[in-house]
Amino acid sequence: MKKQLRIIISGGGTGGHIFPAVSIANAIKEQHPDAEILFVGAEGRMEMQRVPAAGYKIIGLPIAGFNRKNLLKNFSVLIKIIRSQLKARKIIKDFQPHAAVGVGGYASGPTLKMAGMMGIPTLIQEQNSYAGVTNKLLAKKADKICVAYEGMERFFDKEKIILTGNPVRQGLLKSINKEEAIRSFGLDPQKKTILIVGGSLGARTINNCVMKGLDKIKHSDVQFIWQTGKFYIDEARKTVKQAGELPMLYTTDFISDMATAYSAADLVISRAGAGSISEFCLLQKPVILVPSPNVAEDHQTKNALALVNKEAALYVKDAEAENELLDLAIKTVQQPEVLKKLSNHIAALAFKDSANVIAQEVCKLAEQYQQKHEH
Ligand SMILES: CC(=O)N[C@H]1[C@@H](OP(=O)(O)OP(=O)(O)OC[C@H]2O[C@@H](n3ccc(=O)[nH]c3=O)[C@H](O)[C@@H]2O)O[C@H](CO)[C@@H](O)[C@@H]1O
Repeated sequence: MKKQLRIIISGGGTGGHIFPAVSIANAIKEQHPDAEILFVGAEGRMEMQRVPAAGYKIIGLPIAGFNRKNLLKNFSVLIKIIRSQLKARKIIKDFQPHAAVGVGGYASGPTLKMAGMMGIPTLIQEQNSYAGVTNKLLAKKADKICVAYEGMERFFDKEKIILTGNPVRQGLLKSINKEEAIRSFGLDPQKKTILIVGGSLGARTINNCVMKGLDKIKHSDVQFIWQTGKFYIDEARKTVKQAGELPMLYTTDFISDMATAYSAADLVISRAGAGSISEFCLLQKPVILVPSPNVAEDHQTKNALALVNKEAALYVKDAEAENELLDLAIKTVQQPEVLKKLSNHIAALAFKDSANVIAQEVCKLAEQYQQKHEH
């Protein structure tokens, strides 16, 4: 009889780390329904709500990132790291995992470091085309490193790398009637629809483009679903209200049902977060990417160029967005042959079974550990 597997999954901070983590957990559960999964996140961050909402238990660490602007504040960060490592060690002692998975973000640092030191096999998942600092540090001890882009051997040991792509949420791939999807946003199925998203937290530049372009939007004969992110919603609502009636613009802070939003959209405007890009590939969505310039090592530009170089996406620089973005989007959405070409090219870059492949690797590591230690 197979014995129950216990797996820790750690990381978070933004949707880009949390959603792949949940999707890996779901795939593990599908392969081993009695597996026990425990998440370890960062206190006060988005995962502390999203993970329980997806049906999993999570424990928070008192971790924070280094302050690159005020170095003096880093003393308290160091204390937090030490406290987090101690707490991670206690969690691992109590839960006795057979493997630990790190998806990037603050919490995965102390958790995977401790797991590695305690002899637990570890797997890390790097979403971006440029490796994050935490993952680079954890890579030396990791047993497997699952990546989404070619060429990652410049950061990681080639022997450990598996090219799996980024896992996306399982529900995103369900088929949804386009007309019904458009109606669910109170919009007109006869019109072309552009979905505007700024990653899981929203994007200031993209929001400014919309707020400054409300007049253009009004006269465009195109309709828009606009996700502002929670920090910008009040300002956005106020600006829209001042502009008067705009029935062609649906505004929200966050879209929970992205499957419906994608199926409503003829074209997407988006930041170039790795998770979002994986979804566009799988759903074959024509997209204009506006990479965030505010992320480590400018990794979103690298994510975006990996597509743009294959003519699989259009690209507008953050600094040029206010002048160019809306005009380009309104023009492109009315050019079916351009949309078709973008859709065909981006589809070729999709990884279809990412969560399952990663789950298999995790379970393999866990079973090997179990065999060695529990006989
Ligand atoms: C500012 C920042 O640090 N961004 C990083 C973060 O992006 P971010 O957290 O924005 O993540 P991604 O773009 O990778 O993914 C966003 C996810 O949020 C979902 N979504 C988005 C909007 C919405 O209203 N509803 C919703 O469900 C998308 O469908 C997608 O699954 O992690 C990514 C993966 O490591 C990195 O590539 C990004 O550079």
